[in-house]
Amino acid sequence: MDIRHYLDSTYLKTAAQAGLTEAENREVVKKVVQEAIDENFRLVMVRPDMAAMAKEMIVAAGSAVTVGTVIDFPQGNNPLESKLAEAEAAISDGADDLDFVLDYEKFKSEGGNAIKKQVLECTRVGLAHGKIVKWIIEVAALNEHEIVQLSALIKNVVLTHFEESDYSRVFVKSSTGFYKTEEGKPNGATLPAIKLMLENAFPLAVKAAGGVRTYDEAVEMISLGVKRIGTSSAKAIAEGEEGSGGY
Ligand SMILES: O=C[C@H](O)COP(=O)(O)O
Repeated sequence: MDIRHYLDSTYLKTAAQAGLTEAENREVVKKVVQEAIDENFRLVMVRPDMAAMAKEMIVAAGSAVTVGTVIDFPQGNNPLESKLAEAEAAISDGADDLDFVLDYEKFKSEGGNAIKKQVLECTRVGLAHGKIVKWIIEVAALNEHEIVQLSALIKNVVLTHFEESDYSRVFVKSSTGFYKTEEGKPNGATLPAIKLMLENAFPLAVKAAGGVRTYDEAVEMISLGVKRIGTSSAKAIAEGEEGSGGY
């Protein structure tokens, strides 16, 4: 197994979050994209305003690396129309994967029926354009029951409305990596959460993202059935080292 084929190398910091100027942050993104090309990672994941540049670099290099971007990141609480508009823009910019943040707060306060439409409509747009669609459920904000419910809800929407050949193009993804938890609590993928997602989202795919730092952690998740690892430590993981979670 070549772990690089599972790695979505991720850089999602804004310039302000990175403590850089816009121009400096753009240079970091270029470095991350070039690294993904050199390492032949499965995908490079960047903010929407960097997706077109990433795609251009990859096409110019004749590389098979794909480009992903996040939609309604990191809170997922904008209206459906806004999610759809962001998705259309990302598609025009050449994104191959659309990682939508689900409105998990709405789900928590209003229940599953309140978010079914966004899952259906956004998934429909992505799949209609031949894209891969991922739903970030933000496991750190959910209890176990909610992780089970949301994984099953996304699965049921897909199984009810789309063809069997589409199932592998829809993922349930654990985390944005940006959720603020109490001191000491993990804000990303944990093994128990990933197991619940795998059990309840099948036959949809699962992406583990947020806090994955080592080769061993990544391999363990892949051996359980995870199809992608989203990480800002992709190079370290590929080299069998422990990453520090940043560039
Ligand atoms: O979607 C991916 C996450 O942002 C990656 O999280 P990380 O920075 O903790 O590796």
